[in-house]
Amino acid sequence: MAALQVEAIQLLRSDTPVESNKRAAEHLPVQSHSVIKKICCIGAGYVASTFTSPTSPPSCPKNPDVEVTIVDLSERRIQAWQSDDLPIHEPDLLEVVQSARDAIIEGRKPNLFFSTNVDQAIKEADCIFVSVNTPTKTIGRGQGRQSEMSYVEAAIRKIAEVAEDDKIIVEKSTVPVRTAERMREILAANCRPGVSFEILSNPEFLAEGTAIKNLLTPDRIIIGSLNTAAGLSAAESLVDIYATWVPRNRIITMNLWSSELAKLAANCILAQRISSINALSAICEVTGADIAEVSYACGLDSRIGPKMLGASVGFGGSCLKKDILSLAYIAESLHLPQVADYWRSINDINEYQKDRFSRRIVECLHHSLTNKRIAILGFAFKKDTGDVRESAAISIVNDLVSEGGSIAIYDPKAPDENIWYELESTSPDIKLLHERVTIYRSAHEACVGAHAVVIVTEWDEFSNKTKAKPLPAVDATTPPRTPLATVAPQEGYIESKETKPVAGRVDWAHVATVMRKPMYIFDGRNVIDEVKLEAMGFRVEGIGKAGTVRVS
Ligand SMILES: NC(=O)C1=CN([C@@H]2O[C@H](COP(=O)(O)OP(=O)(O)OC[C@H]3O[C@@H](n4cnc5c(N)ncnc54)[C@H](O)[C@@H]3O)[C@@H](O)[C@H]2O)C=CC1
Ligand SMILES: O=C(O)[C@H]1O[C@H](OP(=O)(O)OP(=O)(O)OC[C@H]2O[C@@H](n3ccc(=O)[nH]c3=O)[C@H](O)[C@@H]2O)[C@H](O)[C@@H](O)[C@@H]1O
Repeated sequence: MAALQVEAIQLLRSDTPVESNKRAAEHLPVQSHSVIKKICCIGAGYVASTFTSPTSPPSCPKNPDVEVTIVDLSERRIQAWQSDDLPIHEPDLLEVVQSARDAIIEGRKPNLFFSTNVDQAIKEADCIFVSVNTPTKTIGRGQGRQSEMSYVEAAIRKIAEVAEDDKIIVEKSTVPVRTAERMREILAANCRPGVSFEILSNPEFLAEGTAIKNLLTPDRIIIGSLNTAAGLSAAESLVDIYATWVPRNRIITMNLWSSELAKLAANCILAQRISSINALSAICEVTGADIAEVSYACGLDSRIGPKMLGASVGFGGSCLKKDILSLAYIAESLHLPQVADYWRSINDINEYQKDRFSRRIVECLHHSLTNKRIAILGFAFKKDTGDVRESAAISIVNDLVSEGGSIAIYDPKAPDENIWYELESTSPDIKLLHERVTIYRSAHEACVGAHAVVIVTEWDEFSNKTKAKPLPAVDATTPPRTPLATVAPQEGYIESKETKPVAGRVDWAHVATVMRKPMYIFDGRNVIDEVKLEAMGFRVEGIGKAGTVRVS
C-alpha cells in the first residue's frame, strides 16, 4: 500500500468517533470545573511572550494568584528572558516582563518565573501549555512538506513521564488536525496509573511585532475540546483565565479538531491574500496599473477589507510557509490532491515574487553585478521584529551574491548571528558568501558607494512617507473628494508634503551624495514616496509599479 495511503488511514482512524461540530454543552449535565492556579508553558520562544503578561499584574489584576512558569531546554534562552536583553525583539515586551519582575519591590506576589527545570514545572502545574516549535521536517519521509512533530512529542512524553496528578494539556503550538488524538495515545501508553489528562486546543494568533497588542486585545480566543463532560469542563477552566481580560463574546469554544484546523486555515488564508495581491502586482508592473491603488480599491469592499493586501517582495516568517506546507500535506494524505495543489500554489507565487524581484534588480543593473555594491536595507521578515526566519532577504541576498554583487546589509534589530545562520544554511558557496557580504550598523554606512539600495523590510526608518492618522472611513454613498491617485492605500499612511528628513529616518538627500550614479532604489515594500526621491535623482523601482524593465 502506498505510504501516503497508510498515513491517510492512520489519520482517519479514530479510537473515538469524530466528534460532531455541535457543542454538546446543552446535552450534558453542567459540571463544576476546576480553577487553574499554576500554569507551565513549555517552550520559551515567541509564543511564550503571550504568557508574560495576562496572568501578572498590572495587566490583569484579577489573576494575581495564577502562577506562570515558562520553561525551556535552552539555558541560554531562559537566561535571556531573565535579563534585560530578551531573546526576542517585540515592542513593549520588556516593559511587560519588567512589570512582572517589579512585583517583589512593589510588595506583590511574584507570579512569573522562567526555568530550565522542566520536570518540576510540569509536576507543579495544573495546566500545561505546549508551545514548542513545529517547523517543516528536514529529514525523512515528508521532508520539506510535513510538520516536524518530534518537539511536541518529546514534550508530551515528558509530561506523561513526570506528571503525578491530573493535568489539562493545551496545544498552543500550531499542529496538524487530529494531533490531540496522537497526544492522547502517547499519554495513555506512558502515564502513571490513575493520572488522567484532558487535551485542549488553544491556538495562538499573535503576529510578530504586535504580540503584546494582540495579547491584550485579541480578535478572538479559540478553545477546542472534546465534546465530553471532562473536555467541556477543562475548556471552561481555560475560559475563566482568559475571561479576566478578554470580553466573553470573543472567547469561542468549539470542537477540538475544528480548533486545530482553524489555526492552519487562518494562516493559509492570510497568506493567500498576500499571494493574490502579489500576483496582481506582476500585472501592474507591465500595464501601468498601480498595485497600491488596486489594493485600496479592493480593500474598500467591506467583504474583502483592507488588511493583508499589501503587495511586497514576498511573505516571510516562521509560520505562513510552513503552515501552508502542512495543510497541503494533510490534504495529500487524505487523497485530496487538488486541494493540496491549491494551497501549494500560494507558496509557489511567493517564491515567484521573490525571484522576480531579484531578477528585476539584476536586469536594471545591466545584467551584471560584478564590481557592484548593493545595500540591503532590512533583513527581518517584517518590521518591529528581529526575526529573520524565512525572510525574503535570504533568497535575495543569495541571488545577488551568485550574480557577483557585493552586499552591504543593515537591519536595526536582526541579530548578526541569526542573519549569518540563515544565509549560511541556504548559501551554495559559504566561502563566497563571507567574501561578498558585510553587515553594517547603520543604513547610511551600508549605502556608501552603493550602486543600488534594496529595501526588503518596511522599517519606519527607511520610509520617507509621514505616518499619519488612518484615512477616515469612507461613506459608500459619497465618492471620495481626494482623487484616488493621491490617496496612499497602505493603512495608516497618507502622502506627505514634508520635504525635510524625519528624525531617526534615513536621510535620502544624504544618501544621494554617497551613492554611485545612476542611483537605483528597489523598494520591496513600497515605503518610498517615489515622486520625492525621483526629484532627488533616484530611480525608484517599486513592487507593482511600472518600472524600467519587464520581468515576468
Ligand atoms: N512565532 C509566532 O509568532 C507564532 C508561532 N506559533 C506557533 O507556536 C509554536 C512555537 O513557535 P515559536 O514560539 O515561534 O517557536 P520558537 O522556536 O521561538 O520557540 C520554541 C522553543 O521551544 C523550545 N523547546 C523545544 N522542545 C522543547 C521541549 N521538549 N522542552 C522544552 N522546550 C522545548 C525550544 O528550545 C525553543 O526555545 C509553533 O508551533 C508555531 O507555529 C503560533 C502563532 C504565532
Ligand atoms: O502563526 C503565526 O506564526 C502567525 O503568523 C502570522 O503572523 P506573522 O508571521 O508574525 O506576521 P504577518 O503580519 O502575518 O506577516 C507575515 C509576512 O507577510 C508579509 N505581509 C504581511 C501583510 C501584507 O499585507 N503583506 C505582506 O507581504 C509580512 O511582511 C511578513 O513577511 C499571522 O498573521 C498570525 O496571525 C499568526 O499567529
